[in-house]
Amino acid sequence: MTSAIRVGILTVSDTSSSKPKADRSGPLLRDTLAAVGWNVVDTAITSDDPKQISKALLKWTDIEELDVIVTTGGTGFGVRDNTPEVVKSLLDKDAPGITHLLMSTSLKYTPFAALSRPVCGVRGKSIILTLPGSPKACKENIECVLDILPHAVELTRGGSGSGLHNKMQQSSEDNIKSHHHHHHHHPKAHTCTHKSDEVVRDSTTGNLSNPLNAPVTRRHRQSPYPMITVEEGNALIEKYTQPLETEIKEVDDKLIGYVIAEKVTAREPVPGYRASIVDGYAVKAQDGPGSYPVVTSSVAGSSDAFTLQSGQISRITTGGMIPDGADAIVMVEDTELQETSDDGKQEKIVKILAQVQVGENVREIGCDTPIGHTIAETGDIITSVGGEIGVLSSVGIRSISVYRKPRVGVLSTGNEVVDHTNTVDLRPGQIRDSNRPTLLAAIGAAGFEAIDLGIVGDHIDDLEQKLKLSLDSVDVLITTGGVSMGEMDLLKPILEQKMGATIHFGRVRMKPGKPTTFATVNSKLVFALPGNPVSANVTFYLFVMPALRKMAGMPNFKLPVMQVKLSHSIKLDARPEYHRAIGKVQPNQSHIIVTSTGVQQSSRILSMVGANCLLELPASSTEQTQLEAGTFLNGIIIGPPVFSV
Ligand SMILES: Nc1nc2c(c(=O)[nH]1)N[C@H]1C(S)=C(S)[C@@H](COP(=O)(O)OP(=O)(O)OC[C@H]3O[C@@H](n4cnc5c(N)ncnc54)[C@H](O)[C@@H]3O)O[C@H]1N2
Ligand code: MOO
Ligand SMILES: [Mg+2]
Repeated sequence: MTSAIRVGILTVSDTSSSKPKADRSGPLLRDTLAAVGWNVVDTAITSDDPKQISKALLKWTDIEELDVIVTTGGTGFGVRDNTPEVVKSLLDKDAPGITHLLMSTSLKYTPFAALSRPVCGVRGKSIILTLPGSPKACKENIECVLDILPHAVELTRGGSGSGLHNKMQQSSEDNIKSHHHHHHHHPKAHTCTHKSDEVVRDSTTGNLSNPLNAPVTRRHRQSPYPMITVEEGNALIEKYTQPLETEIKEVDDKLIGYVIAEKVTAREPVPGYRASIVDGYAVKAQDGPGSYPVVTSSVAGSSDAFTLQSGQISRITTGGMIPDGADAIVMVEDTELQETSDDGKQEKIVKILAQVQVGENVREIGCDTPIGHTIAETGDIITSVGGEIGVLSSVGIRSISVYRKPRVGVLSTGNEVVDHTNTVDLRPGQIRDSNRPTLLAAIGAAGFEAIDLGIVGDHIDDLEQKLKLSLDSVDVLITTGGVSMGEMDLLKPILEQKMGATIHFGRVRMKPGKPTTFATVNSKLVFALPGNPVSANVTFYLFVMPALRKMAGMPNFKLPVMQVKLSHSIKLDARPEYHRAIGKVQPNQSHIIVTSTGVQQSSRILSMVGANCLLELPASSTEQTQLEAGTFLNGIIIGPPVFSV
């Protein structure tokens, strides 16, 4: 227990509401609870009118979020006894055990206790108890729950419920400490903490998200999600992301972008026979210059075996098989024709003009790629430029084991979102879906399989159904929109409460992308990205891309970071910012020079146009509010550099 139990005491009585001095139970409860160190935040008296009772209770549960609310009165069999009914209608959870405890304790004193109808339970973060109206019964009842309530409060506050028993008495001291840690100016400081173990979770479900179907008046007014750093976020993603299984793929153009999952060695040597590098004459080098009979001709592709004797030469083309016995090739340019056949069509005697060395212009067997040579290792990527497909083809490897590439679904959410291909004019309040086409393109360009899941409105059932269906067909699900603080921001509660997802983080200290959410459902990854187009795009590169690369088997799955040089000064934001910039390679400049894409508002997609670099700007501080032109800083490379002359 980190802070004193905050309690409200409500006297429900037609009599007392018109004559407050008549209320003896309220003050008695207040004194009893204050005596054990509880913080009696408020007391009130209402009539037996259900509306009044409910209004008084809701203020304490939903607005002030008191830990415990004790009512006295209105629990009997009288026509005006409404307290149990009102309380019952407000509860999220029943606590029949506490009700039993109250009843069994009272029954020890008098069988008439049976005429009280107590109701106990939890609404939001508040535990509500209904005690009878009589001061004597109130005292007996409250004393019997004094020991157990602190545990209950710790649990409703999201704690583990352990190790608290004796802490209650020092609670006011702890209270000071805990208020020091948090935003002490805020009355509900305990809901916006930074360390995950301090966060208020629903005591039975462990959820942080707003309860679904609850009215807007009951949503969180501070995000319950701890604000983590980008590094912490990526560490969590990394932890839950593993390379996918391997599969056998044929060696062809579709292999590009796959990561090899085995050690590959050359099945065949290249070349597989002794081949000539030039067009000319195969000779024995030691024969030297002079006139020789042309005894055979070897054009590339012919495979006739022949053994050259000293004093003979053999005509040969580039790539032709060199006769046994020959050990060098003389280029045709270094020869003269001396004698033809009778019909003049064949070379008979050719004069060798040049002295060649043994081995000259000869490609020995396996001189390019020896048999058994390691041509690829696990983790090597089949690039479009690197020759991997060529070398595999050359040594006769027809198929190899690779990591499967992730299937990535992209779903837009939002009632206002309209497909960009829709030809109907937008109504006021509507916007075109730019997130989905952008992300599908980025996924495809990175070589992964992108699946268009369309648009879904902000409706609980539609979202649930669409998310469930989508997860069946993808490895990674990307949604955009609906993750911040609005009443239509349903992704987090649906993931937690309908999908059985674990939300690993729901808020990141960064601009753009603060409400970025990462969850897993079984082994599938869900990235619920913010709806703002720039936020969705930037967080895709920062969080999703490395995960996709890791799943695809890439050992270096993080995006490259380079030192870049600012061409102008930049103002720093309160949050660490990922500033979109265009990096250029200029002649006579040893560094990539970066220029901002302009206004960095999260809605301004123009700030992504041409961007190939995300500048890692630190948060502004009193010492540093801007970076000057010429400053070197880290840039995350998201696209190829621009070459300028
Ligand atoms: N009270 C607070 N409000 C907001 C906070 C906050 O902390 N407290 N965070 C802001 C930040 S930062 C961001 S980022 C956004 C994130 O919003 P959501 O993820 O909840 O997204 P939506 O509310 O659904 O939409 C936001 C914005 O983006 C437009 N949008 C949505 N989908 C698309 C799409 N597919 N293509 C183009 N544009 C889209 C949407 O119309 C909204 O304008 O929340 C801030 N609010
Ligand atoms: O973090 Mo939000 O992405 O600034 O707009
Ligand atoms: Mg929103």
